[in-house]
Amino acid sequence: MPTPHWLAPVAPAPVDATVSLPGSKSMTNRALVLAALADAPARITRPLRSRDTVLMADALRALGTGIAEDAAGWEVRPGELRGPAHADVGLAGTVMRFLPPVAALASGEVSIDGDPRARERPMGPIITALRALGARIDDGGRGALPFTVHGTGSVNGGQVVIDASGSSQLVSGLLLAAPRFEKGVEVRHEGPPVPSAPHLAMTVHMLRQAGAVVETERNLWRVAPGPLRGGEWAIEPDLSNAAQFLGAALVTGGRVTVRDWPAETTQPGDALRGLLAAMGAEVSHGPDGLTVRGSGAYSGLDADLHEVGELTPVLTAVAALAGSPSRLTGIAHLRGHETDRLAALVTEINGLGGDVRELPDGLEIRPRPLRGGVFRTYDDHRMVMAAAVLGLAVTGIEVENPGTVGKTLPNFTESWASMLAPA
Ligand SMILES: O=C(O)C1=C[C@@H](OP(=O)(O)O)[C@@H](O)[C@H](O)C1
Ligand SMILES: C=C(OP(=O)(O)O)C(=O)O
Repeated sequence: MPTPHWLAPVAPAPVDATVSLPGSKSMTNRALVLAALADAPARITRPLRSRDTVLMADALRALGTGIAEDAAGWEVRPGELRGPAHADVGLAGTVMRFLPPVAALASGEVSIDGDPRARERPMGPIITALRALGARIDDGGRGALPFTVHGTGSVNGGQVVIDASGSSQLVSGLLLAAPRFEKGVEVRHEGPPVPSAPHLAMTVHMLRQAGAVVETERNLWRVAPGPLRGGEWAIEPDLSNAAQFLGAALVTGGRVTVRDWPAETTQPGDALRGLLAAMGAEVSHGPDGLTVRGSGAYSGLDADLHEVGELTPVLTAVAALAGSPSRLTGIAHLRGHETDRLAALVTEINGLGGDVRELPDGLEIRPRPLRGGVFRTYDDHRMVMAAAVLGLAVTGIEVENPGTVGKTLPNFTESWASMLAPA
């Protein structure tokens, strides 16, 4: 259900805040899948509890996994995977790409569907790959959601070629379940470059943490068959969701610290340090976390965001308020995200008087004075975050359906307000 419009607050003064962020969506949903496929129980501490991760937990429960919640996290008890079951993927890329390979391991039918827009997101390559690996899938010839996986309790596995230029998740999904395939898997990508390299590194890293044997070469990933262990998964804060908070320091000429920033991570949000520094931020990492300071003036950004595409909406908003133009490239695949993000950003920012132009693979942003108005969000959490950044400097931005931010960041409007409250 759409929520009432939210008037994005103008920053009354330069921000001066320290924020704690909920856990990473990408790590939480990988941990849930690996825990469900393990041969012993696992504990997931500081998981993200949001629409995307609750959908993943519910889908795994429907297949027979025990997942109990307490204040500290989730206790996962692997069970025999079985249908008949129905899984709702919502609009979660991680659920729609990571779940079908797990469903293929179940015995019985598993029907899978999601939001209307989920039916338009790229799924064909993973359906074709799963069939080549031995799964039976009835998609009515659409190559998209909805479809039914007719599981026999095992998947043969082996070698497969896939074009994953539309989404790195098409590869990650195959790899995460592969230790449980009879022959494991060897996935070779052929086509234009795969986006989101850090997310692929995260998949490989977490598989290895769970005890899987994984080898990688350029555009090739090999996972050996073998058991996955349970144990403990400690989820890092979601660094992509740090973008709007750190961006606020730049936009308002203030200071924001994000607590518990890991010293080493596979999360793409870590790239914010270099990207915001390139725009003129002072960035430091210490015991308190990652601190970004702005001076009040900053420049635009010329960057290839192919590896960190999910940072684009917020960086575009920051860029729209910068002192010079920006050019963000390498992100044609964002047309297949929660919405066509390139079109949505152009339409909504230009609707406020901005000058954003679509490139074949990105955006060109020329800062202009903006005015208030309704900012549509297209069921895209990151459009809400982008609008919040614009609202720091522009009076009267009314954000349509702000509740959609709950895809990855419930309570966002509250944490945004407390960031802006005087210390
Ligand atoms: O594997 C993951 O957790 C993700 C991979 C990326 O997907 P794409 O490669 O489709 O951009 C990213 O944008 C998404 O938010 C999360
Ligand atoms: C692209 C994103 O999500 P999804 O996991 O649904 O692909 C995102 O969070 O920016």
